Amino acid sequence: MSVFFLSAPPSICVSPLTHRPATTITSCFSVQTLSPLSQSLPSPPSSSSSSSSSSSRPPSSNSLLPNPNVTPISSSGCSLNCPHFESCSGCTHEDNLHRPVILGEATTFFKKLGVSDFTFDTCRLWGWRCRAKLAIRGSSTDPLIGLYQEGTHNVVDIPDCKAHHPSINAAVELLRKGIKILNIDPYDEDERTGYLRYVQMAVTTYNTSLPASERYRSGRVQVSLVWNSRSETSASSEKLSDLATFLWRNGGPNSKVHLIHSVWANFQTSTNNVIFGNRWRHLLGERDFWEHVGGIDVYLAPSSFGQANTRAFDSLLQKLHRYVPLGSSVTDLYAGAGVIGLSLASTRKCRKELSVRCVEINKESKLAFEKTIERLPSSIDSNISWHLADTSIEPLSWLVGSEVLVVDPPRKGLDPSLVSALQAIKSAERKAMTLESPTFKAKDEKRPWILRAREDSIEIPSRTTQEESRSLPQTLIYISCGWESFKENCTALLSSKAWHLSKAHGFNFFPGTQSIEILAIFKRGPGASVKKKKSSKKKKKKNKTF
Ligand SMILES: C[S@@+](CC[C@H](N)C(=O)[O-])C[C@H]1O[C@@H](n2cnc3c(N)ncnc32)[C@H](O)[C@@H]1O
Repeated sequence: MSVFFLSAPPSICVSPLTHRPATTITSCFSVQTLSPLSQSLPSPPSSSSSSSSSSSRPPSSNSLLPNPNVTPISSSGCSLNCPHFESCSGCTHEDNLHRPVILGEATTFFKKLGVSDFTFDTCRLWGWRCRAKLAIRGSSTDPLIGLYQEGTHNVVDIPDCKAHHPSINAAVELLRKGIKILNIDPYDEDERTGYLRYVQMAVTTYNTSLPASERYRSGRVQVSLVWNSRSETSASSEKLSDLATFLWRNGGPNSKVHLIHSVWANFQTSTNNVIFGNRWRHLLGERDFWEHVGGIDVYLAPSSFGQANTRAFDSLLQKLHRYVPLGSSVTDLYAGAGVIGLSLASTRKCRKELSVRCVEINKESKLAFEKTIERLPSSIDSNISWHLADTSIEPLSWLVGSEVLVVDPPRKGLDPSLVSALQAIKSAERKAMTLESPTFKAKDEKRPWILRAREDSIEIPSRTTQEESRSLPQTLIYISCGWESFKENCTALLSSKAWHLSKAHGFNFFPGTQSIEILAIFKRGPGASVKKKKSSKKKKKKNKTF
């Protein structure tokens, strides 16, 4: 089996100036999979598609705006052109992929809060999804591999999906072929019969044997087959093994195009909608899966959280680094495998006074954190730790001792208890400074959830002794994938006057959808605008008395 792609030159599109609110500079790159006409993969997009600037300033040198070497194309060149649009629930917008509908609202929202230089990076518009979970239904002769139709459990087959990395599309076709040839029955939800329920495909674009410019398009796929049985010892395991071998023989290192990185099995028999069961088995290929983001090598297990749009995430991390002062102590809440915290520890922030603490609720991320640590430069001399804990329980205990707080919650936003702790941070600071305050005395700790978190934590102490700090964060970096919850959290934080908004950036993490990723920087205190208002009120009062 060979996998072919039509070579497509990278297209660069620039949103017409007239349509832009006071915000944006956009850049986009196409990586499209087409029919099997040529064996070459699509041309490489640039490694960084990020650029930003305030509309009032001239574009910076890496801006793609009025660059004479770049041919601006109309926004119609930024269309999805996907035959599955409307039947598949993945994309909600066909046109203007570079400008999600929500962008106008976001710009106005931030402007009202005093941030008039909100920027937006469009990143890659097609072929951006490096991680996909797809349902498998239908029959062995006509398998359907794709997403559910909106509001139903009918699976829409999506070959050549425009959002998927080309290697995912190619791996899906290989899987389809295997299902047919080996007569593998997809799962039947009504009858609870059949074998193959879902597949997760994750692409690694980190192949250092290739020139950097070729790595993205030559990404290899970690395939996780979700199998309807309790374990690998069940009666159907031979079929599973045959399917894995088929994928490896036809997509592994000895095939024409080395497409498959590895094959895993996950065993799931539950009748609910949860995709994965608890049991994972590595079947073939490399066990370790590495990606390179935020300046570090990151290990990802198939069971742990991974960003779908790796390149856009990398752009976001590069921007985020700018807002962390050298030598800061950082707490990374909702940390997953600690990618954000560790990238801060390794790149430009690696001073010995620094400490990085990551807090995550999913135990599956622990291994990924440990592996990632192994590849950090040995020159790093920081206290680095990862804690298996629920942020919502006593959130203040995680804030003490850090100058910068990074939060990257799920779509539903921050836990209410964390919002409350951040709103009341000033009074908490006064308590923290009181030496006898029991809340912050580590050795007398009795609370079971804190003790449990300690047991499950990983601590890499610094080689130099450090003074214990009782400081509370002066900077809050909020990464959001849920616009509605972000607005709510942001409004709550600002209304407390404990924080003000200093900067905001948007990233096109999910082109074709309503979503945008936000990177917002909050600083302590009410901010200049509130102070100004107060002082002008005072002046008015004074004038009245005279
Ligand atoms: C959007 S992901 C971000 C992960 C990580 N920052 C990254 O980029 O790889 C949100 C993470 O928060 C974790 N999470 C959800 N609720 C949590 C809670 N109450 N306490 C700690 N972590 C939580 C999830 O397991 C998930 O890994």
